[in-house]
Amino acid sequence: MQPSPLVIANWKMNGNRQLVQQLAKVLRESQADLTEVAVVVCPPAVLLPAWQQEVFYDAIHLGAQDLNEHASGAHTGEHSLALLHEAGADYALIGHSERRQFYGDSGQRVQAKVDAVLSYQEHLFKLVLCVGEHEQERDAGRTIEVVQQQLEEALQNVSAAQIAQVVVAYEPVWAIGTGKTATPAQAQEVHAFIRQWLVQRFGAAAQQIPLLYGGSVKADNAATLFAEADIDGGLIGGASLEAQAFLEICRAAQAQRG
Ligand SMILES: O=C[C@H](O)COP(=O)(O)O
Repeated sequence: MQPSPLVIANWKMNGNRQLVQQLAKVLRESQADLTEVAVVVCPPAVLLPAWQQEVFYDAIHLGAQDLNEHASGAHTGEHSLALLHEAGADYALIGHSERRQFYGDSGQRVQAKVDAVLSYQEHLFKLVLCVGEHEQERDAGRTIEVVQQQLEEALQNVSAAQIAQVVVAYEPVWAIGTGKTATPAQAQEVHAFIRQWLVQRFGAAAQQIPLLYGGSVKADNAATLFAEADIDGGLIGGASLEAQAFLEICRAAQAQRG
């Protein structure tokens, strides 16, 4: 059995209360078409409470774009899991390439955040581990090596029992926000590797881990990407800021399994 389709909106540092209402309205009106797909919205943390008021059915979840691995204390500007939980989140993105590249999230820090989620009130949060290569790494034929290293480092303390809380998002850095989508074949090749690595490391239960593709997914390319055997949905940036485009992407995920 394949994992259930999952589509995640990552608003990054965009959006406002008006967009919360717009997207919530579109999703609410279309819920009958989205019975098979789980939808997670990761707005800026300050908009989580606004989303919390709009969450209307079980298939919609809220997620944090990042978290601090400490439980509390002197960490100005940061958000603990407890704060994020109180604001309605039960998913957390970890290791997004923008955090790795611009905000100092080393492999070690990513690992600490993974461990924090998995040791926080058992099974409460799901984590979405983002991995992916830079363009020069792809050009040098190092894509699989880079992705493997990111997986090994981030998941080194994770047990087979905890793997059900994990989602992996493959996001080639060169495809993020550039309009240069990986071809379905390029994405599938890396997803197949990730699936095989997870199964080898965690056993058959890893077959059920959703593997998402992210990087310039749009309404017009989502269906061909999601048609690939190991692509179970998407992590959507720019197109998640347009309610209709995001809905079409959710519909494309649903259509693969509907
Ligand atoms: O988290 C989302 C990804 O970084 C993809 O962003 P994008 O859809 O704007 O390329």
